[in-house]
Amino acid sequence: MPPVIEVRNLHKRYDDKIAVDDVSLTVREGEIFGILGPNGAGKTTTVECVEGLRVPDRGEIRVLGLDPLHDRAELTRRLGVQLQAGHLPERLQVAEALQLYSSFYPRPADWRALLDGLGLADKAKTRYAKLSGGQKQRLSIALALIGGPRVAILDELTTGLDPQARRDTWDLIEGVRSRGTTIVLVTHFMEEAERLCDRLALIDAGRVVMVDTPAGLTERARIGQRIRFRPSRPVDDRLLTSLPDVSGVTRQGELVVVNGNDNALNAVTTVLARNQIVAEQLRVEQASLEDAFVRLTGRRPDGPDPR
Ligand SMILES: Nc1ncnc2c1ncn2[C@@H]1O[C@H](COP(=O)(O)OP(=O)(O)OP(=O)(O)O)[C@@H](O)[C@H]1O
Repeated sequence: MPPVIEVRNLHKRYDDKIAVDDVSLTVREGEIFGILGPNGAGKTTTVECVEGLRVPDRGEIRVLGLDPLHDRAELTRRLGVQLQAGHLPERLQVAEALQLYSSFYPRPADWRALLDGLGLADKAKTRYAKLSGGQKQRLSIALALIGGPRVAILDELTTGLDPQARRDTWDLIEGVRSRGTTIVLVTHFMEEAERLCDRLALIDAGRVVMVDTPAGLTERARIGQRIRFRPSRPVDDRLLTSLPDVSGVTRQGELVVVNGNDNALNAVTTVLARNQIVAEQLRVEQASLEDAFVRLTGRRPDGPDPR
Protein backbone atom coordinates (compact mmCIF):
# COMPACT_ATOMS: atom_id res chain seq x y z
CA MET A 1 0.00 0.00 0.00
CA PRO A 2 1.50 3.41 -0.93
CA PRO A 3 2.12 5.75 2.00
CA VAL A 4 -0.54 8.34 2.81
CA ILE A 5 2.08 11.08 3.13
CA GLU A 6 5.55 11.01 1.64
CA VAL A 7 7.99 13.86 2.26
CA ARG A 8 11.39 13.63 0.61
CA ASN A 9 14.34 15.94 1.20
CA LEU A 10 12.23 18.95 2.18
CA HIS A 11 14.07 22.27 2.53
CA LYS A 12 12.59 25.60 3.55
CA ARG A 13 14.29 28.79 4.66
CA TYR A 14 12.92 32.18 5.67
CA ASP A 15 15.49 34.79 4.52
CA ASP A 16 18.67 33.58 6.20
CA LYS A 17 16.86 31.30 8.67
CA ILE A 18 16.88 27.60 7.76
CA ALA A 19 13.58 26.28 9.17
CA VAL A 20 13.52 22.83 7.54
CA ASP A 21 16.79 21.22 6.60
CA ASP A 22 16.35 18.05 4.51
CA VAL A 23 13.35 16.45 6.21
CA SER A 24 12.14 13.10 4.89
CA LEU A 25 9.30 11.11 6.42
CA THR A 26 6.55 8.67 5.54
CA VAL A 27 3.10 8.42 7.13
CA ARG A 28 1.27 5.11 6.71
CA GLU A 29 -2.43 4.49 6.21
CA GLY A 30 -4.43 4.44 9.44
CA GLU A 31 -1.69 5.47 11.85
CA ILE A 32 -1.42 8.36 14.28
CA PHE A 33 1.93 9.86 13.39
CA GLY A 34 3.45 12.38 15.77
CA ILE A 35 5.83 15.18 14.92
CA LEU A 36 7.61 16.05 18.10
CA GLY A 37 10.23 18.69 18.75
CA PRO A 38 11.16 21.80 20.74
CA ASN A 39 9.89 25.29 19.85
CA GLY A 40 11.24 26.49 16.54
CA ALA A 41 12.31 23.00 15.41
CA GLY A 42 10.49 23.35 12.07
CA LYS A 43 7.39 21.24 12.81
CA THR A 44 4.79 23.78 11.71
CA THR A 45 6.73 24.75 8.59
CA THR A 46 6.94 21.06 7.63
CA VAL A 47 3.21 20.43 8.00
CA GLU A 48 2.32 23.72 6.27
CA CYS A 49 4.31 22.52 3.26
CA VAL A 50 2.41 19.20 3.42
CA GLU A 51 -0.89 21.13 3.53
CA GLY A 52 0.10 23.23 0.51
CA LEU A 53 0.09 26.43 2.58
CA ARG A 54 3.81 27.04 2.07
CA VAL A 55 6.01 26.59 -0.97
CA PRO A 56 9.11 24.48 -0.24
CA ASP A 57 12.48 25.61 -1.56
CA ARG A 58 13.30 22.02 -2.47
CA GLY A 59 11.99 18.53 -1.95
CA GLU A 60 9.06 16.40 -2.94
CA ILE A 61 5.73 15.94 -1.15
CA ARG A 62 2.85 13.60 -1.93
CA VAL A 63 -0.34 13.38 0.09
CA LEU A 64 -2.68 10.55 -0.99
CA GLY A 65 -0.65 10.56 -4.21
CA LEU A 66 -1.40 14.26 -4.80
CA ASP A 67 0.97 17.22 -5.03
CA PRO A 68 -0.13 19.75 -2.36
CA LEU A 69 0.64 22.75 -4.61
CA HIS A 70 -0.64 21.54 -7.97
CA ASP A 71 -3.59 19.46 -6.73
CA ARG A 72 -4.69 21.86 -4.01
CA ALA A 73 -8.44 21.78 -4.76
CA GLU A 74 -8.57 17.99 -4.86
CA LEU A 75 -6.51 17.68 -1.68
CA THR A 76 -8.66 20.16 0.28
CA ARG A 77 -11.58 17.73 -0.01
CA ARG A 78 -9.60 14.87 1.53
CA LEU A 79 -7.37 16.60 4.03
CA GLY A 80 -8.56 18.02 7.37
CA VAL A 81 -6.45 20.85 8.75
CA GLN A 82 -6.76 22.41 12.19
CA LEU A 83 -6.51 26.15 11.71
CA GLN A 84 -5.45 28.47 14.48
CA ALA A 85 -8.13 30.09 16.63
CA GLY A 86 -9.48 33.49 15.59
CA HIS A 87 -10.26 32.76 11.96
CA LEU A 88 -14.08 32.77 12.21
CA PRO A 89 -16.50 35.74 12.18
CA GLU A 90 -17.27 36.73 15.75
CA ARG A 91 -21.06 36.59 15.39
CA LEU A 92 -21.18 33.14 13.81
CA GLN A 93 -22.73 30.53 16.10
CA VAL A 94 -20.95 27.22 16.66
CA ALA A 95 -23.65 25.17 14.90
CA GLU A 96 -23.73 27.63 11.98
CA ALA A 97 -19.98 27.32 11.55
CA LEU A 98 -20.19 23.54 11.49
CA GLN A 99 -23.13 23.51 9.08
CA LEU A 100 -21.32 25.95 6.78
CA TYR A 101 -18.15 23.84 6.76
CA SER A 102 -20.21 20.63 6.29
CA SER A 103 -21.64 22.09 3.09
CA PHE A 104 -18.13 22.20 1.53
CA TYR A 105 -17.79 18.42 1.60
CA PRO A 106 -19.57 15.62 -0.26
CA ARG A 107 -19.71 13.28 2.76
CA PRO A 108 -19.40 15.35 5.94
CA ALA A 109 -19.13 13.81 9.40
CA ASP A 110 -22.01 14.11 11.88
CA TRP A 111 -21.31 17.52 13.42
CA ARG A 112 -23.53 16.88 16.46
CA ALA A 113 -21.50 13.78 17.33
CA LEU A 114 -18.28 15.81 16.96
CA LEU A 115 -19.60 18.52 19.27
CA ASP A 116 -20.65 15.87 21.76
CA GLY A 117 -17.26 14.16 21.69
CA LEU A 118 -15.52 17.49 22.23
CA GLY A 119 -17.79 18.51 25.13
CA LEU A 120 -19.30 21.42 23.17
CA ALA A 121 -22.87 20.08 22.79
CA ASP A 122 -24.33 22.87 24.96
CA LYS A 123 -22.47 25.54 22.96
CA ALA A 124 -24.19 24.92 19.61
CA LYS A 125 -26.04 28.26 19.78
CA THR A 126 -23.13 30.26 21.23
CA ARG A 127 -21.50 32.94 19.11
CA TYR A 128 -17.83 32.43 18.28
CA ALA A 129 -16.79 35.61 20.14
CA LYS A 130 -18.34 34.27 23.36
CA LEU A 131 -16.35 31.04 23.41
CA SER A 132 -13.42 30.61 25.80
CA GLY A 133 -9.94 29.93 24.39
CA GLY A 134 -10.29 26.21 25.08
CA GLN A 135 -13.74 26.09 23.44
CA LYS A 136 -12.41 27.85 20.32
CA GLN A 137 -9.61 25.31 20.26
CA ARG A 138 -12.10 22.42 20.41
CA LEU A 139 -14.19 24.00 17.67
CA SER A 140 -11.09 24.18 15.47
CA ILE A 141 -10.65 20.42 15.97
CA ALA A 142 -14.30 19.82 15.02
CA LEU A 143 -13.84 21.91 11.86
CA ALA A 144 -10.71 19.94 10.93
CA LEU A 145 -12.70 16.70 11.16
CA ILE A 146 -16.05 17.87 9.76
CA GLY A 147 -15.29 16.81 6.19
CA GLY A 148 -14.72 13.20 7.26
CA PRO A 149 -11.14 13.52 5.91
CA ARG A 150 -8.91 10.59 4.87
CA VAL A 151 -6.05 12.45 6.56
CA ALA A 152 -6.16 15.03 9.35
CA ILE A 153 -3.25 17.25 10.35
CA LEU A 154 -3.63 18.62 13.85
CA ASP A 155 -1.07 21.19 15.00
CA GLU A 156 -0.89 21.65 18.79
CA LEU A 157 -4.11 19.66 19.19
CA THR A 158 -4.69 20.23 22.88
CA THR A 159 -2.68 23.38 23.67
CA GLY A 160 -4.71 25.52 26.05
CA LEU A 161 -7.09 22.75 27.09
CA ASP A 162 -7.56 21.71 30.70
CA PRO A 163 -6.59 18.11 31.63
CA GLN A 164 -10.13 16.72 31.33
CA ALA A 165 -10.79 18.37 27.95
CA ARG A 166 -7.39 17.10 26.82
CA ARG A 167 -8.27 13.52 27.75
CA ASP A 168 -11.68 13.79 26.08
CA THR A 169 -9.98 15.09 22.93
CA TRP A 170 -7.56 12.16 22.94
CA ASP A 171 -10.51 9.74 23.15
CA LEU A 172 -12.19 11.53 20.26
CA ILE A 173 -9.02 11.35 18.13
CA GLU A 174 -8.66 7.62 18.84
CA GLY A 175 -12.27 7.17 17.75
CA VAL A 176 -11.67 9.11 14.52
CA ARG A 177 -8.62 6.98 13.76
CA SER A 178 -10.50 3.74 14.48
CA ARG A 179 -12.96 4.78 11.76
CA GLY A 180 -10.08 4.94 9.27
CA THR A 181 -8.68 8.48 9.27
CA THR A 182 -4.89 8.78 9.22
CA ILE A 183 -3.74 11.44 11.68
CA VAL A 184 -0.65 13.61 11.85
CA LEU A 185 -0.21 15.24 15.22
CA VAL A 186 2.23 18.09 15.84
CA THR A 187 2.94 18.30 19.53
CA HIS A 188 5.39 19.04 22.25
CA PHE A 189 3.32 17.30 24.93
CA MET A 190 5.11 14.12 25.82
CA GLU A 191 2.10 12.54 27.48
CA GLU A 192 0.04 13.18 24.36
CA ALA A 193 2.71 11.69 22.10
CA GLU A 194 3.09 8.64 24.31
CA ARG A 195 -0.62 8.06 24.69
CA LEU A 196 -1.77 8.63 21.09
CA CYS A 197 1.01 8.11 18.58
CA ASP A 198 1.88 4.85 16.86
CA ARG A 199 5.10 6.36 15.55
CA LEU A 200 6.92 9.62 16.12
CA ALA A 201 9.36 11.72 14.16
CA LEU A 202 11.60 13.58 16.54
CA ILE A 203 12.56 16.88 14.86
CA ASP A 204 15.26 19.17 16.11
CA ALA A 205 16.81 22.22 14.41
CA GLY A 206 15.03 21.47 11.12
CA ARG A 207 16.19 17.86 10.93
CA VAL A 208 14.64 14.48 11.69
CA VAL A 209 16.62 13.00 14.56
CA MET A 210 14.73 9.70 14.65
CA VAL A 211 11.50 8.02 13.64
CA ASP A 212 10.21 5.21 15.84
CA THR A 213 7.43 4.12 18.19
CA PRO A 214 7.34 6.00 21.52
CA ALA A 215 8.74 2.89 23.26
CA GLY A 216 11.35 2.46 20.51
CA LEU A 217 12.56 6.06 20.90
CA THR A 218 12.97 5.56 24.63
CA GLU A 219 14.80 2.31 24.02
CA ARG A 220 17.05 3.85 21.36
CA ALA A 221 18.00 6.68 23.71
CA ARG A 222 19.25 3.80 25.88
CA ILE A 223 17.78 5.00 29.13
CA GLY A 224 15.70 2.04 30.23
CA GLN A 225 15.75 2.50 34.00
CA ARG A 226 16.79 4.97 36.62
CA ILE A 227 17.59 3.48 40.01
CA ARG A 228 18.02 5.52 43.20
CA PHE A 229 19.23 4.17 46.53
CA ARG A 230 21.13 5.05 49.69
CA PRO A 231 24.06 2.67 50.12
CA SER A 232 24.49 1.20 53.61
CA ARG A 233 28.19 2.06 53.31
CA PRO A 234 30.29 4.05 50.80
CA VAL A 235 30.27 2.66 47.30
CA ASP A 236 32.85 3.37 44.61
CA ASP A 237 31.15 4.56 41.37
CA ARG A 238 33.49 2.36 39.36
CA LEU A 239 31.87 -0.73 40.85
CA LEU A 240 28.66 0.33 39.09
CA THR A 241 30.01 2.02 35.95
CA SER A 242 31.91 -1.17 35.11
CA LEU A 243 28.60 -3.01 34.67
CA PRO A 244 27.63 -3.34 30.98
CA ASP A 245 23.95 -2.69 31.79
CA VAL A 246 24.76 0.67 33.45
CA SER A 247 25.15 3.82 31.32
CA GLY A 248 25.81 6.40 34.06
CA VAL A 249 26.10 7.06 37.78
CA THR A 250 25.45 10.38 39.53
CA ARG A 251 24.93 11.48 43.13
CA GLN A 252 22.09 13.40 44.77
CA GLY A 253 23.29 14.05 48.32
CA GLU A 254 23.46 10.65 50.00
CA LEU A 255 21.64 8.99 47.13
CA VAL A 256 23.29 7.14 44.27
CA VAL A 257 21.43 7.50 40.94
CA VAL A 258 22.12 4.87 38.32
CA ASN A 259 20.91 4.99 34.71
CA GLY A 260 20.90 1.81 32.73
CA ASN A 261 18.98 -0.58 30.51
CA ASP A 262 16.09 -2.79 31.60
CA ASN A 263 18.51 -5.23 33.24
CA ALA A 264 20.30 -2.57 35.29
CA LEU A 265 18.34 -3.20 38.50
CA ASN A 266 19.27 -6.84 38.47
CA ALA A 267 22.94 -6.10 37.75
CA VAL A 268 23.21 -3.35 40.40
CA THR A 269 21.57 -5.30 43.22
CA THR A 270 23.71 -8.36 42.42
CA VAL A 271 27.00 -6.43 42.52
CA LEU A 272 25.99 -4.59 45.72
CA ALA A 273 25.06 -7.87 47.46
CA ARG A 274 28.38 -9.38 46.41
CA ASN A 275 30.09 -6.43 48.14
CA GLN A 276 27.90 -6.64 51.28
CA ILE A 277 26.28 -3.27 50.55
CA VAL A 278 22.57 -2.89 51.20
CA ALA A 279 20.59 -0.58 48.87
CA GLU A 280 18.33 1.31 51.26
CA GLN A 281 15.34 3.40 50.09
CA LEU A 282 15.64 1.70 46.71
CA ARG A 283 13.48 3.23 43.98
CA VAL A 284 13.24 2.32 40.31
CA GLU A 285 11.77 4.66 37.67
CA GLN A 286 11.09 3.65 34.11
CA ALA A 287 12.54 6.22 31.68
CA SER A 288 9.90 8.30 29.93
CA LEU A 289 9.70 9.62 26.40
CA GLU A 290 10.64 12.99 27.87
CA ASP A 291 13.92 11.52 29.17
CA ALA A 292 14.57 10.16 25.68
CA PHE A 293 13.81 13.54 24.13
CA VAL A 294 16.28 15.31 26.39
CA ARG A 295 18.89 12.65 25.77
CA LEU A 296 18.49 12.78 21.98
CA THR A 297 18.20 16.55 21.47
CA GLY A 298 20.01 17.94 24.51
CA ARG A 299 17.02 20.13 25.42
CA ARG A 300 13.55 19.96 26.91
CA PRO A 301 10.52 19.60 24.61
CA ASP A 302 9.13 23.04 25.51
CA GLY A 303 12.50 24.76 25.50
CA PRO A 304 13.64 27.22 22.83
CA ASP A 305 15.75 26.28 19.87
CA PRO A 306 19.07 28.05 20.57
CA ARG A 307 19.91 28.68 16.88
N1 LIG B 1 7.15 33.37 8.52
C1 LIG B 1 8.35 33.23 9.06
N2 LIG B 1 9.33 34.12 8.80
C2 LIG B 1 10.57 33.98 9.35
N3 LIG B 1 10.93 32.96 10.17
C3 LIG B 1 9.99 32.06 10.46
C4 LIG B 1 8.66 32.13 9.93
N4 LIG B 1 7.96 31.07 10.40
C5 LIG B 1 8.80 30.37 11.19
N5 LIG B 1 10.03 30.95 11.22
C6 LIG B 1 11.23 30.45 11.93
O1 LIG B 1 11.53 29.16 11.43
C7 LIG B 1 11.87 28.26 12.48
C8 LIG B 1 10.93 27.08 12.46
O2 LIG B 1 9.63 27.51 12.84
P1 LIG B 1 8.37 26.55 12.97
O3 LIG B 1 7.20 27.40 13.34
O4 LIG B 1 8.26 25.71 11.75
O5 LIG B 1 8.82 25.63 14.21
P2 LIG B 1 7.94 24.75 15.20
O6 LIG B 1 8.75 23.53 15.44
O7 LIG B 1 6.58 24.56 14.68
O8 LIG B 1 7.92 25.64 16.51
P3 LIG B 1 6.75 25.88 17.60
O9 LIG B 1 6.65 24.62 18.39
O10 LIG B 1 7.32 27.02 18.39
O11 LIG B 1 5.52 26.23 16.84
C9 LIG B 1 11.82 29.07 13.76
O12 LIG B 1 13.13 29.48 14.08
C10 LIG B 1 10.94 30.25 13.42
O13 LIG B 1 11.33 31.38 14.17
